[in-house]
Amino acid sequence: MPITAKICGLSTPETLDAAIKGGASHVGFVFFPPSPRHLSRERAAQLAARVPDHVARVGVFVDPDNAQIESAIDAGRLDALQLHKTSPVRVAEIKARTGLELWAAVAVKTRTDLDAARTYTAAADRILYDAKTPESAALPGGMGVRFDWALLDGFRHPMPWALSGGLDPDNVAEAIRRTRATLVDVSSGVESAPGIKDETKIAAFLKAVATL
Ligand SMILES: O=C(O)c1ccccc1N[C@@H]1O[C@H](COP(=O)(O)O)[C@@H](O)[C@H]1O
Repeated sequence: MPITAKICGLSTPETLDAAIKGGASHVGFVFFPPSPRHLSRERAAQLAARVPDHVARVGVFVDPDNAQIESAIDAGRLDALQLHKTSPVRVAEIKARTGLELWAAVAVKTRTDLDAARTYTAAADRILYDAKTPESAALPGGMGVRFDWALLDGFRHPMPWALSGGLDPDNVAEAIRRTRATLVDVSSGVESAPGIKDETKIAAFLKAVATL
Protein backbone atom coordinates (compact mmCIF):
# COMPACT_ATOMS: atom_id res chain seq x y z
CA MET A 1 0.00 0.00 0.00
CA PRO A 2 1.44 3.44 -0.88
CA ILE A 3 2.32 5.64 2.07
CA THR A 4 0.67 9.04 2.02
CA ALA A 5 1.42 12.21 3.93
CA LYS A 6 -0.33 15.28 5.28
CA ILE A 7 1.64 18.48 5.69
CA CYS A 8 -0.18 20.49 8.35
CA GLY A 9 -0.22 24.11 9.39
CA LEU A 10 0.55 25.60 5.98
CA SER A 11 0.11 29.35 5.81
CA THR A 12 1.91 30.66 2.72
CA PRO A 13 1.48 29.99 -1.01
CA GLU A 14 5.15 29.00 -1.33
CA THR A 15 5.09 26.33 1.35
CA LEU A 16 1.69 25.07 0.23
CA ASP A 17 3.07 24.71 -3.31
CA ALA A 18 6.10 22.84 -1.92
CA ALA A 19 3.81 20.35 -0.19
CA ILE A 20 1.77 19.82 -3.35
CA LYS A 21 4.84 19.55 -5.57
CA GLY A 22 6.44 17.07 -3.16
CA GLY A 23 3.45 14.76 -3.37
CA ALA A 24 1.44 15.41 -0.19
CA SER A 25 -1.92 13.64 -0.27
CA HIS A 26 -3.38 16.06 2.28
CA VAL A 27 -2.68 19.65 3.32
CA GLY A 28 -3.73 20.96 6.72
CA PHE A 29 -5.12 24.39 7.57
CA VAL A 30 -5.26 25.26 11.27
CA PHE A 31 -8.28 27.13 12.64
CA PHE A 32 -7.34 27.65 16.28
CA PRO A 33 -6.44 31.24 17.28
CA PRO A 34 -3.80 30.35 19.94
CA SER A 35 -1.78 28.50 17.30
CA PRO A 36 1.03 30.27 15.41
CA ARG A 37 -0.41 28.48 12.35
CA HIS A 38 -3.94 29.86 12.71
CA LEU A 39 -5.40 31.10 9.42
CA SER A 40 -7.85 33.92 8.91
CA ARG A 41 -10.78 32.95 6.68
CA GLU A 42 -9.39 35.24 3.97
CA ARG A 43 -5.98 33.58 4.05
CA ALA A 44 -7.58 30.15 4.04
CA ALA A 45 -9.59 31.05 0.93
CA GLN A 46 -6.45 32.25 -0.88
CA LEU A 47 -4.58 29.07 -0.06
CA ALA A 48 -7.50 26.74 -0.78
CA ALA A 49 -7.75 28.08 -4.32
CA ARG A 50 -4.22 26.80 -5.06
CA VAL A 51 -4.92 23.18 -4.05
CA PRO A 52 -5.57 20.76 -6.93
CA ASP A 53 -8.42 18.26 -6.74
CA HIS A 54 -6.21 15.27 -6.02
CA VAL A 55 -4.97 16.82 -2.76
CA ALA A 56 -7.38 16.89 0.20
CA ARG A 57 -7.79 20.01 2.35
CA VAL A 58 -8.04 19.18 6.05
CA GLY A 59 -9.20 21.75 8.61
CA VAL A 60 -7.69 21.38 12.09
CA PHE A 61 -9.86 22.43 15.06
CA VAL A 62 -9.94 22.17 18.85
CA ASP A 63 -13.47 21.43 20.10
CA PRO A 64 -15.00 23.94 17.63
CA ASP A 65 -18.51 25.38 17.64
CA ASN A 66 -20.74 25.16 14.59
CA ALA A 67 -20.10 28.71 13.41
CA GLN A 68 -16.33 28.20 13.47
CA ILE A 69 -16.63 25.00 11.48
CA GLU A 70 -19.05 26.35 8.90
CA SER A 71 -17.07 29.49 8.10
CA ALA A 72 -13.85 27.48 7.84
CA ILE A 73 -15.41 24.87 5.57
CA ASP A 74 -16.58 27.61 3.22
CA ALA A 75 -13.34 29.59 3.24
CA GLY A 76 -10.97 26.63 3.13
CA ARG A 77 -13.10 24.45 0.84
CA LEU A 78 -12.43 21.70 3.34
CA ASP A 79 -12.68 18.02 2.42
CA ALA A 80 -12.07 16.72 5.93
CA LEU A 81 -12.09 17.97 9.53
CA GLN A 82 -9.45 17.01 12.10
CA LEU A 83 -10.86 17.42 15.58
CA HIS A 84 -8.74 17.62 18.73
CA LYS A 85 -10.20 17.43 22.25
CA THR A 86 -13.67 16.79 20.83
CA SER A 87 -15.96 14.19 22.43
CA PRO A 88 -17.37 11.27 20.43
CA VAL A 89 -20.88 12.71 20.79
CA ARG A 90 -19.77 16.05 19.43
CA VAL A 91 -17.82 14.41 16.60
CA ALA A 92 -21.00 12.54 15.63
CA GLU A 93 -22.99 15.80 15.66
CA ILE A 94 -20.41 17.47 13.43
CA LYS A 95 -20.43 14.50 11.08
CA ALA A 96 -24.23 14.71 10.81
CA ARG A 97 -24.13 18.47 10.19
CA THR A 98 -21.33 18.54 7.63
CA GLY A 99 -21.22 15.12 6.00
CA LEU A 100 -17.45 15.56 5.67
CA GLU A 101 -14.74 13.03 6.42
CA LEU A 102 -13.93 13.33 10.12
CA TRP A 103 -10.64 12.60 11.83
CA ALA A 104 -10.69 12.24 15.62
CA ALA A 105 -7.37 13.01 17.29
CA VAL A 106 -6.48 10.66 20.13
CA ALA A 107 -3.76 12.01 22.42
CA VAL A 108 -1.36 9.24 23.37
CA LYS A 109 1.13 8.94 26.20
CA THR A 110 0.31 5.51 27.64
CA ARG A 111 -1.25 2.33 26.29
CA THR A 112 -4.50 3.12 28.12
CA ASP A 113 -4.86 6.29 26.05
CA LEU A 114 -5.39 4.12 22.97
CA ASP A 115 -8.72 2.92 24.39
CA ALA A 116 -10.23 6.25 23.39
CA ALA A 117 -9.92 5.25 19.72
CA ARG A 118 -12.74 2.71 20.13
CA THR A 119 -15.12 5.38 21.43
CA TYR A 120 -15.09 7.08 18.02
CA THR A 121 -16.12 4.10 15.88
CA ALA A 122 -19.65 5.35 15.26
CA ALA A 123 -18.63 8.95 14.71
CA ALA A 124 -15.27 9.36 12.97
CA ASP A 125 -13.81 8.08 9.72
CA ARG A 126 -10.21 8.04 10.88
CA ILE A 127 -8.25 8.13 14.11
CA LEU A 128 -5.21 10.38 14.27
CA TYR A 129 -2.84 9.11 16.94
CA ASP A 130 -1.02 12.17 18.21
CA ALA A 131 1.30 12.67 21.16
CA LYS A 132 -0.26 14.03 24.33
CA THR A 133 1.14 17.49 25.03
CA PRO A 134 1.68 18.66 28.64
CA GLU A 135 -1.42 19.90 30.52
CA SER A 136 0.14 23.35 30.68
CA ALA A 137 0.83 23.49 26.93
CA ALA A 138 -0.93 26.12 24.85
CA LEU A 139 -1.71 23.64 22.09
CA PRO A 140 -2.94 20.03 22.04
CA GLY A 141 -0.82 19.38 18.95
CA GLY A 142 1.73 20.97 16.68
CA MET A 143 4.43 20.99 19.33
CA GLY A 144 6.78 18.34 18.00
CA VAL A 145 6.04 15.96 20.87
CA ARG A 146 6.46 12.29 20.02
CA PHE A 147 4.93 9.26 21.74
CA ASP A 148 6.40 5.78 22.11
CA TRP A 149 5.50 4.08 18.83
CA ALA A 150 5.84 0.68 20.53
CA LEU A 151 2.51 1.45 22.24
CA LEU A 152 0.83 0.67 18.91
CA ASP A 153 2.36 -2.84 18.77
CA GLY A 154 -0.43 -5.39 18.57
CA PHE A 155 -3.17 -2.76 18.94
CA ARG A 156 -6.31 -3.62 16.98
CA HIS A 157 -7.11 -0.38 15.18
CA PRO A 158 -10.87 0.09 15.11
CA MET A 159 -10.84 2.13 11.88
CA PRO A 160 -8.45 3.70 9.37
CA TRP A 161 -5.79 5.71 11.13
CA ALA A 162 -2.87 8.07 10.75
CA LEU A 163 0.26 8.73 12.80
CA SER A 164 1.40 12.12 14.01
CA GLY A 165 3.36 13.75 16.80
CA GLY A 166 6.99 14.72 16.55
CA LEU A 167 7.58 13.32 13.08
CA ASP A 168 10.32 14.89 10.96
CA PRO A 169 12.37 14.12 7.85
CA ASP A 170 14.88 12.10 9.88
CA ASN A 171 12.52 9.87 11.84
CA VAL A 172 9.51 9.40 9.57
CA ALA A 173 10.90 6.33 7.78
CA GLU A 174 11.59 4.61 11.09
CA ALA A 175 8.12 5.60 12.34
CA ILE A 176 6.45 4.04 9.31
CA ARG A 177 8.50 0.86 9.51
CA ARG A 178 7.82 0.55 13.24
CA THR A 179 4.09 1.25 13.21
CA ARG A 180 3.11 0.30 9.63
CA ALA A 181 1.26 3.59 9.30
CA THR A 182 0.00 4.27 5.79
CA LEU A 183 -0.72 7.95 6.44
CA VAL A 184 1.63 10.24 8.36
CA ASP A 185 1.05 13.82 9.46
CA VAL A 186 3.63 16.48 10.29
CA SER A 187 3.65 20.09 11.34
CA SER A 188 6.51 21.41 13.46
CA GLY A 189 8.99 18.85 12.09
CA VAL A 190 9.01 20.71 8.78
CA GLU A 191 9.39 24.17 10.28
CA SER A 192 12.35 26.47 10.95
CA ALA A 193 10.46 28.15 13.84
CA PRO A 194 6.94 27.75 15.27
CA GLY A 195 4.50 28.49 12.44
CA ILE A 196 7.24 29.04 9.83
CA LYS A 197 7.24 26.18 7.35
CA ASP A 198 10.49 25.31 5.58
CA GLU A 199 10.23 24.28 1.93
CA THR A 200 13.45 22.24 2.10
CA LYS A 201 12.21 20.28 5.12
CA ILE A 202 8.83 19.70 3.49
CA ALA A 203 10.56 18.28 0.41
CA ALA A 204 12.85 16.09 2.56
CA PHE A 205 9.92 14.74 4.58
CA LEU A 206 7.93 13.85 1.48
CA LYS A 207 10.97 12.29 -0.17
CA ALA A 208 11.57 10.12 2.90
CA VAL A 209 7.95 8.95 2.74
CA ALA A 210 8.01 8.34 -1.03
CA THR A 211 11.13 6.18 -0.92
CA LEU A 212 9.53 3.56 1.34
O1 LIG B 1 -0.39 22.70 14.52
C1 LIG B 1 -1.06 23.27 15.37
O2 LIG B 1 -0.83 24.44 15.68
C2 LIG B 1 -2.17 22.55 16.05
C3 LIG B 1 -3.01 23.26 16.86
C4 LIG B 1 -4.05 22.63 17.50
C5 LIG B 1 -4.25 21.28 17.34
C6 LIG B 1 -3.41 20.54 16.53
C7 LIG B 1 -2.36 21.15 15.88
N1 LIG B 1 -1.50 20.45 15.06
C8 LIG B 1 -1.53 19.05 14.84
O3 LIG B 1 -0.71 18.38 15.77
C9 LIG B 1 -0.20 17.20 15.19
C10 LIG B 1 1.25 17.00 15.53
O4 LIG B 1 2.04 18.09 15.20
P1 LIG B 1 3.65 18.03 15.22
O5 LIG B 1 4.05 17.38 13.91
O6 LIG B 1 4.07 17.23 16.39
O7 LIG B 1 4.09 19.42 15.30
C11 LIG B 1 -0.45 17.30 13.72
O8 LIG B 1 -1.50 16.40 13.44
C12 LIG B 1 -0.97 18.67 13.49
O9 LIG B 1 -2.01 18.61 12.56
